Amino acid sequence: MKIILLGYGKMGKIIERIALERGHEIAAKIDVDNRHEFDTTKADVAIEFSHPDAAFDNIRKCLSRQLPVVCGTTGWLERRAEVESLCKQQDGTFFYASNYSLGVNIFFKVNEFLARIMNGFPQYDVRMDEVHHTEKRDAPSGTAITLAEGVLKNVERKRKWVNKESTNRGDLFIESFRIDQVPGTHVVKYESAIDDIEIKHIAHSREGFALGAVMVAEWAKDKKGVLGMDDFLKF
Ligand SMILES: NC(=O)C1=CN([C@@H]2O[C@H](COP(=O)(O)OP(=O)(O)OC[C@H]3O[C@@H](n4cnc5c(N)ncnc54)[C@H](OP(=O)(O)O)[C@@H]3O)[C@@H](O)[C@H]2O)C=CC1
Ligand SMILES: O=C(O)C1=N[C@H](C(=O)O)C[C@H](O)C1
Repeated sequence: MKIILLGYGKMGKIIERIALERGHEIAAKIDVDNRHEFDTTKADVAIEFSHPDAAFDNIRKCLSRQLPVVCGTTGWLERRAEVESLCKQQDGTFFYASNYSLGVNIFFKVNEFLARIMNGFPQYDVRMDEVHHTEKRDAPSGTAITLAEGVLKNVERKRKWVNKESTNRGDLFIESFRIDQVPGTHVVKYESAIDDIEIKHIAHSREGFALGAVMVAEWAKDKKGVLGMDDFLKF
């Protein structure tokens, strides 16, 4: 499979290594300096891990040229609906996940299961922490937003997520910490006067994100439509 890498930073470089190890070819590496040069005719799929301000344009270009695109960039989702309708109009392929690691996707399911139980126990308040490296551009993380959506869908006493402390009991507080070199840690905490229940995922490196993105690209390049991890993992 021939891959265009859109974004050649921390993730792009690990994706390149894993893709080569799995027998794929890198057709182009597009970064901020050569962003106007990418030739979509030479590839089977694009893997997009760039910048919140760049993702929409990159995806739009791929869709308009019938190149399937697997996107991991976070912090641009206010334009997600636009991308999804473009994908449908063009009969294209758009795959998005806030987190491509298998472990996090298992964690998403555990989070929803726990949230369904905790809906019945209002003595517990729920809050979340996410910790990432200091170069991260967006807060809260895309993964934290997906976790928050899993809580909000199931815990009726919570209405919306917020990224700063709030006294409104309907707010689900996501606290963001930025600490040098941390690949990504997420915690969902239920706290009562008597005890606390916490679930936590710690990424030890970026390997899981990158491997997941390459495996998804292998799968998605021959599919059509708006796709996500539930389509890929089927659990
Ligand atoms: N879904 C998931 O599983 C994961 C998602 N991510 C997300 O992926 C994104 C990238 O992360 P990461 O690799 O760590 O970030 P980096 O900052 O290390 O790399 C991003 C790269 O994209 C480049 N870039 C900027 N603008 C463009 C453009 N228009 N076209 C192509 N490339 C461009 C940047 O160049 P320059 O530095 O010159 O600006 C930089 O080299 C982030 O949004 C992050 O949150 C990260 C890990 C996992
Ligand atoms: O920027 C990162 O590094 C990461 N971003 C994703 C997110 O915002 O959730 C995934 C992972 O946590 C690493």
